[in-house]
Amino acid sequence: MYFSPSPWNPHQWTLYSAVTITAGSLLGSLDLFLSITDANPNEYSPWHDLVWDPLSYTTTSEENVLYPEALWETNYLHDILLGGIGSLTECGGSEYANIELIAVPADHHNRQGDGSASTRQLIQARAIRDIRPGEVLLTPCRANNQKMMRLYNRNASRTFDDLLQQGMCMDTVSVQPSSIGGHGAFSKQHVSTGQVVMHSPVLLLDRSQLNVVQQHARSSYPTGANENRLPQFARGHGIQFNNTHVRRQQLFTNYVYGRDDSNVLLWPMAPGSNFIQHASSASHESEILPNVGMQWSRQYGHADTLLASESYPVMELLEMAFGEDGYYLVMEYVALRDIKPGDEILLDYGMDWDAAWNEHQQQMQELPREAFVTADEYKQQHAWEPLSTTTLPSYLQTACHFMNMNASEEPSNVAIWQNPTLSYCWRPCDILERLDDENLHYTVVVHPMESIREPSECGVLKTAVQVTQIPREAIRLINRPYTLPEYSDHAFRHEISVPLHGDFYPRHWLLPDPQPYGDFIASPLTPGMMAPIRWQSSAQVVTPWAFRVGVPTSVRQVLLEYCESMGIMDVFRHVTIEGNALQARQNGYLPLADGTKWYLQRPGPEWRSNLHWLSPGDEHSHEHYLQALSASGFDTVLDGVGKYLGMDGLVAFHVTFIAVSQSTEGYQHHDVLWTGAKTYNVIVPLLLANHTGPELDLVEGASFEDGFDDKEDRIVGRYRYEYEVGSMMGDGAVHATSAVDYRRHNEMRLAATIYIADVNEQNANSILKEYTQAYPPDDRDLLLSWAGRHWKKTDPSAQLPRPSDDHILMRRRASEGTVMSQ
Ligand SMILES: C[S@@+](CC[C@H](N)C(=O)[O-])C[C@H]1O[C@@H](n2cnc3c(N)ncnc32)[C@H](O)[C@@H]1O
Repeated sequence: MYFSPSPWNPHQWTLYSAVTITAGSLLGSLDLFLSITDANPNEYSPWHDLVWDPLSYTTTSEENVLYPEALWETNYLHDILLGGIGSLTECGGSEYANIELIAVPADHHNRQGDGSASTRQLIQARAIRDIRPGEVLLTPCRANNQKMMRLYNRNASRTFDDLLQQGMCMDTVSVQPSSIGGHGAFSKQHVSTGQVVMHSPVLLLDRSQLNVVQQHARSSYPTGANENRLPQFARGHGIQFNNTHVRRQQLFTNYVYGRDDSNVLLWPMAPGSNFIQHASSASHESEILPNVGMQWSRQYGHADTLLASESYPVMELLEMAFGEDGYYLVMEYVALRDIKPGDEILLDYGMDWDAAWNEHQQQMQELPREAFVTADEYKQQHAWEPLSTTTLPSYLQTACHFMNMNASEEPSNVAIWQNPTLSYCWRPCDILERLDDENLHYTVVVHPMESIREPSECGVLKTAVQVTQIPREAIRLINRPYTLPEYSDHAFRHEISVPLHGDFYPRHWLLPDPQPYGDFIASPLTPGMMAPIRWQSSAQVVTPWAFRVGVPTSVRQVLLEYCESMGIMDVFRHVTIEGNALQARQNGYLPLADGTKWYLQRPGPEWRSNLHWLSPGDEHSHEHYLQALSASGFDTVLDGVGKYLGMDGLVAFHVTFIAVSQSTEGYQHHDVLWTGAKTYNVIVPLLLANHTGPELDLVEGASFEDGFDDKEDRIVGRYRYEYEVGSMMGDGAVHATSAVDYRRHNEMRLAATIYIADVNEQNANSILKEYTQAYPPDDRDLLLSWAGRHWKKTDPSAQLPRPSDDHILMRRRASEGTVMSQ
């Protein structure tokens, strides 16, 4: 097999056979078959393009499932990742496919040394027709790979010489059981010291993309106790939330390369490369020594471009690596000494890995061995038959095949089973009764499925339904979701270390951010005190349209309390930390406490972040937020700004909370323009991440006079947010969210963004143009009537509205027996 430029697009490479293969014969070697939990389809991961959907994959053979039957309920959460051939080949559809991939069942699920507590199986490729030398290898389509779908109706081949000249040989190792444990990679040929044993294209990943995001059953949404919990108010309000949390790392972690001080991870894709095992070079007693090391290939791939690109963090790299230009990296395994055919290939995984493995071994000895069997094993051991009297282990359950035919009607709680074809609508069920009539029928209670990935063809089932006349073949024993060993808290998870010396990982791939304090002067400010933003290097003002302003401590305290008690914090945790981002440009109303109505928005994909806004959705809610601002002491800020900038009056006309946990370079934009320097977005940080560099990119000098056409050439500085300091972005202050990723530490950044303006006849239209929220309405008269509403040069009584007695903050004060000081 050779990996060489695709006949359809020279930027993309694909897999060819260099020899004749007869129908029915096996290709290459065994390879990796990993299940991936994917309950979070709104967050893109590069492996989304590579995975196979266990429900829609079919082969021409008898063994046309890629997944054990007993995992069918949980497989709504799962996709399958296949190493080597399964990732490097293109899709030919049923018409053009010349190979198929067959799962080699393996009961490895709890054995040390395999993937370490996993459902890791193996895969083998087989020719489904005769294949000529030089033919592209094509598999049946993966379910969700659009890129592949475009190619599938063409057949192509290249000459053997062509392949030899341009391609990488992908057949250098075989995968066999290893004396170390699990399977290992064994050399097929003699390799002399210093020669390349194997080239491997790598998939670049961000560490957070290996999180297992767990969905909760809809029925487990908390009720009653805390009326502000998100799932309560999320129901039926236009926004489809999943209810999930990050549980732990995928088994996939054990197959990737990385280092602890970086979020960049690498997955080797060459056939067999995932089976290279560890041998320590440090251990003197060990007779087994590593015989390969790693380096970047300069012959293949784009190491020079990708490693030099100062893109940070890995999200940027991912965009380059998967963009139209098809940049990719190739790793080389180089022989440290002569390797004979049949020698196991061994790499030093590094000291961190060794330490983690030893700790894991120790833990396993101390822990009672978990008595876990798969549903299939249980069935064999206990000759299982569905009976209402059987007590099953907690990790097993019965499932019934049930399509809800009456999905559009009011849910009835009794139904007669009426589905002749058994496909994939398996739902949890309890057996009530077995009728020993001539066909052996059952009466059961079918429960809604936990997964939001439930196929729509199965019909929606919101509540449990009693179903009669279910035949035996529509009942199965399955493993409950999230009970497989791969979800065990004790499963071993550790990446393989890349070389720590030299420049294998360029400096800008490493954490922490190389420039943690940013580029600007952070002088101390008292509440209400203003200062322009200045370069640290020259003390020059960066842009005339941006300022820092001192904010009283109470602003942060009170607004945080407000966010917690209103449920705003829950909303943001849910969409950022817990990984339930809305889709780009999705938005909708959410009712929160005190009869308020809020509007949750995620901007378009050009923002390249999971930033979300939550703003008041109507007048009552807007006033509610303003009252919280008043209680926080924000009037001091208005007074400072008004006086320093010589305003006539000020109104906080557009008030929002904003949160983010991941952003790539960010979208350069201005918040307001052409208002005569009378409007500012005051960003008040409420929660800052502990593990962060600067958060805001600020463009030098941009203003409304010189436009933004040449912004590519502008100098960009990085601003670090501080508590008790607001940053003010005014007319033409071009800025963007810096590239950050807080997900590894489960953190988010939260800020209040308060738009204030000295509104007048001249600037009202320009201000209206920048409205992005549901409230206030696009109404010039209303805006003009608000001029000077919250601060006036000539009238000290103009202030933010005081909270009413029934405001949530006042009720909390009253119940705590304290009087709010204002
Ligand atoms: C890249 S995989 C290697 C292939 C793996 N043996 C399999 O069959 O799937 C890495 C995993 O193999 C196991 N492993 C590799 N080298 C090992 C060693 N020297 N001792 C124990 N386990 C090892 C660990 O479970 C590790 O997480």
